[in-house]
Amino acid sequence: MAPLPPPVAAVRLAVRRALARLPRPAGPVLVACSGGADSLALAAATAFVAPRLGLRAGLVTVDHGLQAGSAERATEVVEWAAKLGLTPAEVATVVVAGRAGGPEAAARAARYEALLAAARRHEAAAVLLGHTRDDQAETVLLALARGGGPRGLAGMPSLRELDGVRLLRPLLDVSRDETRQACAAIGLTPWEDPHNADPSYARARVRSTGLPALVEALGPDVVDNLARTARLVAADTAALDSLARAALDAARAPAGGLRVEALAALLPAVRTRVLHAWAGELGAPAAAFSSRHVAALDALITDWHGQGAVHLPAGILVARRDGRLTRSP
Ligand SMILES: Nc1ncnc2c1ncn2[C@@H]1O[C@H](COP(=O)(O)OP(=O)(O)OP(=O)(O)O)[C@@H](O)[C@H]1O
Repeated sequence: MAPLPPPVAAVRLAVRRALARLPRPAGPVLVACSGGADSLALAAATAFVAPRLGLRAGLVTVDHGLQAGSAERATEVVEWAAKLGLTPAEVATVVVAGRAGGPEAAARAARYEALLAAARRHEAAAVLLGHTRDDQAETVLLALARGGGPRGLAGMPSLRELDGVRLLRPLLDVSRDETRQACAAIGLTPWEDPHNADPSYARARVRSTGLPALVEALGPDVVDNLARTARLVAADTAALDSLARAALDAARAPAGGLRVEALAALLPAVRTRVLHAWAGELGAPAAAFSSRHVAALDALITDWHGQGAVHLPAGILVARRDGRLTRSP
């Protein structure tokens, strides 16, 4: 028997590690496959590994309907998947037009909606996404450049729950080169998403020029090191988040709101997280809640001079009264 090409082995091992963590008994795992090299290699590896772990595996490809030939591409992907034994193997067609945000964000929102719906319909144990180590490095670099703070620097988690659906990213330790080589080794021709090379997208510019420039200046370890930074920061962030959850509960006042005395005793890194979480409970949308809002709330605690209520997004007002932060009517 011919030896297994190392990139194929690397992708299979990564998938095996991720699937082995799933609690049992488990429903099918669904690979989210665009037809690109990363998710194609992921689907092929999952079709091999899942049955050996006693799991069923299927595939969903989303047709955004944004490019000529997208429906044909989607059909090709599911036909290939069905031959590989992936069940279900289905196309989810979505309508991107008319959604909020830019075209990239709208397509992404539509895609995730469709993937979550498919996961619920099939009672899937997890949806598998094909993000690689290179995607992680790009994410960290973008977050760094945009001042994203620790949450941004933590990058994409390998496991996360979104609206009750488990999302797994088994390939975060596998390079994009390896997924391409794995596809080539098993005779697959990946689809090249034209958006990935479109310089009007910041991520495409990071991919085509930003990261290669850093690699040229600092050496090839940059990609690995950026991805490792994400892992380290994610661990610290998770620890701080857990301290903040406990601190939020401990600061709750019986009459409602949060006790200023308890908040003032917290470390600033924990306090800002408590304020973030509490503002979320009050209904402030996370995307609109900025560091300016946190600073204003923090000033009610640490720089109190009788100032007025703080305005948060969604028309929420928070004031300090009788030693408590409370929502004003
Ligand atoms: N059309 C699609 N159908 C199914 N899955 C897809 C599709 N496009 C992307 N995905 C999934 O998402 C992964 C990441 O793709 P890509 O990097 O293009 O998207 P992204 O917008 O960066 O994703 P995210 O928003 O999750 O960061 C792919 O490896 C694949 O698992």
